[in-house]
Amino acid sequence: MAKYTIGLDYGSDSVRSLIVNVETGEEVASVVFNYPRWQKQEYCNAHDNRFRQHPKDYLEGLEYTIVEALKQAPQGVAENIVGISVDTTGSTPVAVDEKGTPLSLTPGFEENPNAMFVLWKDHTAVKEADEINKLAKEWEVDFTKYEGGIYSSEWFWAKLLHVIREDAGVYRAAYSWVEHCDWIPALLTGNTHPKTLKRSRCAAGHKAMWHEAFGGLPSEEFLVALDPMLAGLRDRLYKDTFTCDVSAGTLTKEWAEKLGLSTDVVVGVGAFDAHLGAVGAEIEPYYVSKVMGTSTCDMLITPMDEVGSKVVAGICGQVDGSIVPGMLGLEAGQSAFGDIYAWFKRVLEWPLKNILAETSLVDEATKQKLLDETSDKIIAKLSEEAAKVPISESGIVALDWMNGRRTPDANQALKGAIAGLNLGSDAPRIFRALVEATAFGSKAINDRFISEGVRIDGVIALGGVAKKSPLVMQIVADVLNMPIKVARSEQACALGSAMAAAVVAGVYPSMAEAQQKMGGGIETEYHPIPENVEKYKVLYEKYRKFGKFIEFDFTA
Ligand SMILES: Nc1ncnc2c1ncn2[C@@H]1O[C@H](COP(=O)(O)OP(=O)(O)O)[C@@H](O)[C@H]1O
Ligand SMILES: O=C(CO)[C@@H](O)[C@@H](O)COP(=O)(O)O
Repeated sequence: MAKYTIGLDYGSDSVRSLIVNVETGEEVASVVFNYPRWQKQEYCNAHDNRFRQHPKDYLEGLEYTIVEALKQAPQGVAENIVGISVDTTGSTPVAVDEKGTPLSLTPGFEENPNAMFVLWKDHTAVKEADEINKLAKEWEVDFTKYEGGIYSSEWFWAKLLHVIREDAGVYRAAYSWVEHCDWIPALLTGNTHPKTLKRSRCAAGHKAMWHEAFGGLPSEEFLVALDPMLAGLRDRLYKDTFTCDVSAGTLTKEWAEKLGLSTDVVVGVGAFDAHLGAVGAEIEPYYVSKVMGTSTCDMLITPMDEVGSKVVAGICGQVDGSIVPGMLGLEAGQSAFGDIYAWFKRVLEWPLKNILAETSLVDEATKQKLLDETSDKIIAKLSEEAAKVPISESGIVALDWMNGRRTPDANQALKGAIAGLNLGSDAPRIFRALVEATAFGSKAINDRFISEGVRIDGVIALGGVAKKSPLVMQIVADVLNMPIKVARSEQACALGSAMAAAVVAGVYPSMAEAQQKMGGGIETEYHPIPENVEKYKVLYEKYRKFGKFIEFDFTA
């Protein structure tokens, strides 16, 4: 019988397990689990940009999705699973005790958000990121230089420093800190001790200022100068990091029994969702793999010697082997993309949730149906109507910084804005301007790569928005003035993990071969429309001008 691997993909809202035939790439089963506590936004406060996730959400999802996917799969598949690899969002770190257990799973910390995973989009650490940037520029070595030269509040050190300053209990109890993508493989293989568990090169290099040239993490002196509270922590973290083609070990007896798998199953070192998504979408050198969902991650690979020691300013980093082992991985992205459409939808839903929800004109069941149906259709209907609005007709220009700006040049304190409104600015016109703003944010990233000397030959898109929205995709193609291929797989991140698992389990010698055998190819391609390209060149200049005003001249 054929061999199979499992790709376990932890997204922002849900986790999915995908079982893939390693010879044909056939996806034989997949199950999704929405995080229950997160769905209720427990431990979060959007107003303060605080987004925390409970490890129980991850654990319940791990067991449920694998067990259910194995039930769905044809008979005999479970016995022939040879590997599991894991991708997660990031930087999503958690404080752990000496055994590597997240503090929120230990007595006294169960309900403490500071003892939970600090989700990538949590921006509570803006002040700490500023301090890191200031010190880095004064220090003899700029430890931020391989992370675009600007450290972000979305990343490891800023987050942990913020939490330990805020919470003395967590500070005292935290032996070390672990990324979500490192904790799951550690747990499955039983190697959870913070000093021995295998750490992902991808997470360490892009988010924790780890680089071979620095001998690992930033120096103890730098960290202590940042805050004496960090003294000693470096020694309780790690020196070595590993790419996703390396084994983290095999399943423990306990997990093998829980999941219904053998203890021979090899577990791969983890990586971030976007990075393995790029692998699943069959990333190739000089093609931007654009993961378009809640946020965007724009991933590029180049041969190691091509960019060499040159540093690319203003991106989320350049790391040896962070996407495809053996190649230089470059990452950029937008902190909100589909999340901006989701925000506008929530604004429009307000009267539904606050007026219609209280009406006695219809019975409860009908009311709920009306609410659900309207809510489900808002973005699709807006898209339909927005597609009819001619480019530039509305005069509205928007900025895509509703969740800050990840790149180019991280500044998470920035906010979104909409200009050019008049009394005729209706919902579809505003929506179209928001879509254009997200496309302009993408262009700013492409332009930065190009101006920094990184070649771009094309774009491969994946993620929910790439699949669901021809309107967004056409506008992005027009604004970038580049064709965009959309990857066929519905679950590119999980597929990328399944490919990595096939390499880790020894089925293929390299990621390139796993991609070739297991890849799903391209589903569709969007081509720029020359007439639109010209109009968008003019609008993009307005976006840039408006951006400069909001960034430098406007104070709320
Ligand atoms: N028809 C649509 N057009 C454009 N965007 C959409 C549409 N439907 C959903 N979205 C957006 O897709 C995003 C979710 O993308 P997805 O890739 O599924 O999730 P994630 O980023 O969490 O992995 C949401 O932010 C939502 O606003
Ligand atoms: O920032 C990264 C990876 O570096 C992502 O994990 C983060 O943007 C989350 O991605 P999603 O939008 O949830 O797919």
